[in-house]
Amino acid sequence: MAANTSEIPVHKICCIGAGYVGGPTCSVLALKCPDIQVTVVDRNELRIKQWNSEKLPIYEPGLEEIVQQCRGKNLFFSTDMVPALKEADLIFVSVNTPTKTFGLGKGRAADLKFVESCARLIAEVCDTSKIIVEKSTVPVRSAASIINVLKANAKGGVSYQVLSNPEFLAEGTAVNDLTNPDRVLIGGEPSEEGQKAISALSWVYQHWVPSEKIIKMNTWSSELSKLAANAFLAQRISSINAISAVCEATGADVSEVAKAIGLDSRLGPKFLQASVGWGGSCFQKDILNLVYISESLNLTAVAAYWQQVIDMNEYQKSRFGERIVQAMFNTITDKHIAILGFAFKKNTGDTRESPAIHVAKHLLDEGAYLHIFDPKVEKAQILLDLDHSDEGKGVIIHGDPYEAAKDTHALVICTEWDQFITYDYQRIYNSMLKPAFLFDGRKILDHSALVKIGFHVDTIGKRHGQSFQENNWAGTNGI
Ligand SMILES: NC(=O)c1ccc[n+]([C@@H]2O[C@H](COP(=O)([O-])OP(=O)(O)OC[C@H]3O[C@@H](n4cnc5c(N)ncnc54)[C@H](O)[C@@H]3O)[C@@H](O)[C@H]2O)c1
Ligand SMILES: O=c1ccn([C@@H]2O[C@H](COP(=O)(O)OP(=O)(O)O[C@H]3O[C@H](CO)[C@@H](O)[C@H](O)[C@H]3O)[C@@H](O)[C@H]2O)c(=O)[nH]1
Repeated sequence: MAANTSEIPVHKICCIGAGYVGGPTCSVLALKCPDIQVTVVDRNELRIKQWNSEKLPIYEPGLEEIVQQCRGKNLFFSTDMVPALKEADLIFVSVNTPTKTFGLGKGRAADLKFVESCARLIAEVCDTSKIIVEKSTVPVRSAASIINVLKANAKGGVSYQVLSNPEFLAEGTAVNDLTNPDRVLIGGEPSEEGQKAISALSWVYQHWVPSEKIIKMNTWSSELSKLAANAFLAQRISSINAISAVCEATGADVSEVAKAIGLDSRLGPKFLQASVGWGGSCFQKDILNLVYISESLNLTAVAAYWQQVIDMNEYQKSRFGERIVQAMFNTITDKHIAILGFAFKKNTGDTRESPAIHVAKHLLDEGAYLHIFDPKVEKAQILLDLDHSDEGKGVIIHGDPYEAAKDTHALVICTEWDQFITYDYQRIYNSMLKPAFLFDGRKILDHSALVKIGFHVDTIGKRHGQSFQENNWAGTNGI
């Protein structure tokens, strides 16, 4: 590890926001920097209580072990924000930045009210100069607003530097992403003070991240890079999902097409898995934010371009729901359907913007009874997401996949959990009503084996059980 040449000693770090980013980020920080005391604060008492308990508020592989190792030594979770802020040399702001639900920019712009309230609190309570690290995903030039609020309210003799340090972890792989990041971005002011602040934060990361992966740049580039990275990632999935619709209409197989595309070294194989649609708390919110910024800058063609990535995702989710109904003789009223997987991706209990919610609501609207199983999502969360105050009104949550599938007409895979691949599908088939349908929204199962068992299989980007003649669309394109 390099020496801290910034002239700004970093002994204590405080992070505001003990969520999916603040919790794992600070846990890894504490693990890798035993010489630094890390305190994560949040105004949500329940969340802090959970971070201090045996059952953490979020499920993330490998996280529990790290928390157990560091908690009480150099990692602390607290609701007592003021002393932690006062004592800190560096303050991470890792609060949520959701899409605005009302007012100017409603439905698109990022709501910075939580970030602003953090800035106001910091300025109100801190008696010594601080470096503020913008970890939350924010619109370009947000650091300017934060520094404005801080300067306008700062106590005498106290100065602030604001750095942009966006987080690129993905849920389900957060510990690995934090331990071995592709890159760490640090954006700051070109002034001498700004550069010292960048060096201080850089020194913290250098405890475990190779220097060449720590990229220093101007603040606005750093802020925009985060939005751009998410937009590019989501765009790839929307692109392969668009191709999946063409595959279904023509008889091509999207897995084969994705493989062919991914073998081009200029494109690479990642993020080409066609699916029921992408979800999660970030992609939609961040692209909407980019669309809003572009519109505000009168870049309407740019805004329309990125909006299409979201529109394609909506189309994909709806298309999947409609295919289920069509395949089951155009009606699912009073039919029982098992949904396997409710989280937005595997290895997390997070359901924010999960495509499973969209699919489940579609099936409920069509009059089906749902039997839902997810290995990590809590029952109360599923009911909340489906606007169901209670179980029983068309929705039953099961703790066992075989129980969920029993006596149902169809099985729908909405999340790519590894364990779904290893289930005994003969047993599941035997317990279902016939004809037994299986809709694989994640393309994770062995479809030939399922067809052999007797299932009517339907999946994304591929037709099943049709001859070459039927798949041949020569008649329609005139060849
Ligand atoms: N979830 C991810 O995978 C991910 C990855 C990269 C970046 N991000 C970005 O990081 C930010 C945080 O995301 P998250 O998923 O951790 O959100 P989250 O909702 O899980 O956590 C945010 C926490 O901040 C707390 N909070 C809000 N305002 C506060 C205040 N004024 N004082 C004290 N606590 C306050 C909330 O109580 C909550 O516990 C967002 O901007 C998000 O876009 C998220
Ligand atoms: O080929 C793929 C890859 C992903 N997905 C889906 O896309 C969504 C998002 O997946 P992923 O990006 O792995 O998870 P997130 O936790 O949402 O992480 C994204 O959003 C974070 C928040 O900004 C960023 O930090 C990460 O870099 C970025 O990957 C999930 O529904 C996945 O199932 C697909 O359908 N096909």
